[in-house]
Amino acid sequence: MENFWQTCSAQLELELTPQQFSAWIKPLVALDYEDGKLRIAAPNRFKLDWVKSQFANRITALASQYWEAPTEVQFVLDPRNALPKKPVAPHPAPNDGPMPGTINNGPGNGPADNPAAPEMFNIGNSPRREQSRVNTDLTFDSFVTGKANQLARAAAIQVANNPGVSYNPLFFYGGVGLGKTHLIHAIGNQVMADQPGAKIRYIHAEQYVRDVVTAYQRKGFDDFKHYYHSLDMLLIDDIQFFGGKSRTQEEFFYAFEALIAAKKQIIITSDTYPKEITGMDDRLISRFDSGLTVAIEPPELEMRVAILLKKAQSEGVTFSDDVAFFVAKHLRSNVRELEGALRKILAYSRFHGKDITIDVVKEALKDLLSVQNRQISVENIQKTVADFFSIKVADMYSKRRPANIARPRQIAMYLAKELTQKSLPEIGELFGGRDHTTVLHAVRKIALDRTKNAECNHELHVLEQTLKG
Ligand SMILES: Nc1ncnc2c1ncn2[C@@H]1O[C@H](COP(=O)(O)OP(=O)(O)OP(=O)(O)O)[C@@H](O)[C@H]1O
Repeated sequence: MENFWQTCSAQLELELTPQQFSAWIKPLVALDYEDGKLRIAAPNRFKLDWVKSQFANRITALASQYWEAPTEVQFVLDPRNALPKKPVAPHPAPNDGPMPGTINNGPGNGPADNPAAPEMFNIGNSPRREQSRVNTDLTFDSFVTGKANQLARAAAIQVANNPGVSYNPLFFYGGVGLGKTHLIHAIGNQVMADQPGAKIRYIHAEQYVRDVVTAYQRKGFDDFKHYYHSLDMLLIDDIQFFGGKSRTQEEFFYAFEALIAAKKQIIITSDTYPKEITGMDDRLISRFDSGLTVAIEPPELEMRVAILLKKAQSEGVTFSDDVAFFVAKHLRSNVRELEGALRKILAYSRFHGKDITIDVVKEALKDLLSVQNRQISVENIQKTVADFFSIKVADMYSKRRPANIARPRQIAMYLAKELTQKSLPEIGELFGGRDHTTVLHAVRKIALDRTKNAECNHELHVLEQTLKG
């Protein structure tokens, strides 16, 4: 059974993106196999439902293949998590350790009966929004959904509908400009609309660090604690900024424990998943991972088109589909970049009084497109990587496999996929006639290493900069 699960996981790791693999497959546990029935446990209901709908067929096929007999796969809740994970009482489980600094945080501390935090409750809606720092433009309505973010959005809606109850904390991670901030504001907006009395606060992690420093200088920790511990919902953005800041982490730990124990919702964003945040206390990392952690991935082509069409429409401009496709095909990195391009196109067309056609777009985005299109060839990548690692260019095509050659070759394949438009089979061909699955394996391996290993990430960054000129 264990052998099967190892084989099955290894296969799925090859087939899925690193984020999908670590979010959905890694947390699963194969429980037992008997009479053609395999039972697999998922850590919570959300993951269970998702894995069942998305991966059940594939896992069933792999199991049937492994045991050479039709196999029925059953997904169950991990028995270790079947009981409520956190006691209903407002105190942490005994093994959670002491909670110094947590004050008066029983479940009855909702806005209506919390005399300790009155300043927010008898004030009008707009000062309340201002104090919450929630941006009213960033809503679910204005959030375009696609494959890259549908899970994140589903989790966000669930939490907005049941704050403090379903997944706590909810942790979003992903690269820059992919919509993490947008999504947590959307949750804040919805909860504020549903529960006008709720005390919600959005804060960027850098600001929280500054607040800790100010509280320290002014000896104002009591007020600081009181404020954060009395919130109904805390939205904290880019938590990777806490890395290496132990005093901030300590304060945040207290606030975190107090809020979770009182069933107040915490939503966190980060540029990477909890275990990968450098300089973060293990206690916090394990707590970040104790709710639901969801990735937001870069938008796929269809989603980039939809975003452009929607944003253009909200500017009162109609974009034809072929213009949207043209832009989306050329600008691939993130939503912020698309927004920038759209602004440029609109400004150009207004200034010159021209309709928005592909030629106008080409002109308006001349600089951006020339950077994107600067021809980076696979040959150039092979040469640059070979120079960087002091190996021969010929080793990029050779069948030799010592590690000092195999790894640079994998890096070159990864960069070829990232920086050129070539398909996996085309890249394989250019690397000495290798199969496309070899290229896929290399691309996934290096993408994963990059998230785990700072030195690897740095090397890749240097290579990318060199290649992009
Ligand atoms: N799915 C989406 N639909 C509509 N707009 C989006 C979407 N995703 C992102 N945006 C917009 O793109 C811009 C960048 O998004 P956002 O600031 O949320 O990214 P982020 O992931 O928090 O990035 P960073 O890590 O740099 O803070 C924002 O203006 C946001 O409204």
